[in-house]
Amino acid sequence: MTAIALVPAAGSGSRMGSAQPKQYLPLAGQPLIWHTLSALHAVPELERVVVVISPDDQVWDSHDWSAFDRLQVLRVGGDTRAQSVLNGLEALRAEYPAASAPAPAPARKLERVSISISLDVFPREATPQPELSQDGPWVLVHDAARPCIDPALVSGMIARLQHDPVGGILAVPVADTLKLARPGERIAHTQPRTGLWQAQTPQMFRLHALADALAGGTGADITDEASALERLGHSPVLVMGSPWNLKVTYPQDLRLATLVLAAHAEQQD
Ligand SMILES: Nc1ccn([C@@H]2O[C@H](COP(=O)(O)OP(=O)(O)OP(=O)(O)O)[C@@H](O)[C@H]2O)c(=O)n1
Ligand SMILES: C[C@](O)(CO)[C@H](O)COP(=O)(O)O
Repeated sequence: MTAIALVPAAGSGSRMGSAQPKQYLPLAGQPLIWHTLSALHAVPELERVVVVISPDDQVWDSHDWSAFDRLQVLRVGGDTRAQSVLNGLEALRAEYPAASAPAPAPARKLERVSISISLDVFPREATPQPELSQDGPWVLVHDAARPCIDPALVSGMIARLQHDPVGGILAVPVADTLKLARPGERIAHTQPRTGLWQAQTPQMFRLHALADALAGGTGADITDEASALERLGHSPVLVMGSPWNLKVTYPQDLRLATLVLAAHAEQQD
């Protein structure tokens, strides 16, 4: 079973408000992304760790990445996270050509309804979804901005999903009560939270299936890989993640990430 990690690292970190992109900010003595790459290199099932950086990235080459023996860097970052991921996938496709064209969507079966006139108006069952290509390696897309990922969680995810026809994501159930805000930062109402999960990364899908899904559009509605598969009607698996697998987004997240990395280090001692 071949699995490749794809690490989108071409963002500008605007919510962090730092002078340099947040993936290079110092964290526990290394650039933030160093910890992400280190964790992924501790996953034996990953054959390669491919980092997607901006074509204009001025920082990457100033660091020493020689400790990472499975690392490949692609300067194909795009204007959005989804576009950066798709650009990276397209580069990988050239190495892993699809064995077959994706199967066409099966014809919709319509149910005949007897009324004063008879029309084929309702599909008998949920529209069957187009087969997902099973070609190519599994790709685990993991945010550079999630440096505290536990390698054991990634190995467990691969074991859980490697025979799944769709793939899946790390996620955690929502634990807090959710409020919808109205203008003026006052509560409009409480959002029902039953069944709600917070998506994390890695998100694990077959190379061609994911590239085909993202090629369908990388607009603002596609904020993770799973949403592109959902758009096709698929239902990726939810694999339990960890609250420690935070995405470093705001300045205060750096302190929390420092504490989590220290806790991980204590566990290993
Ligand atoms: N055009 C982009 C935007 C984001 N990312 C990456 O996607 C991950 C998650 O995105 P986010 O946390 O939003 O990072 P930024 O886009 O840099 O942050 P912001 O939205 O605050 O600008 C990050 O590792 C980021 O580097 C990317 O590869 N290409
Ligand atoms: C992919 C992700 O980390 C899942 O929660 C999240 O959608 C990334 O969002 P961002 O705004 O691009 O950081």
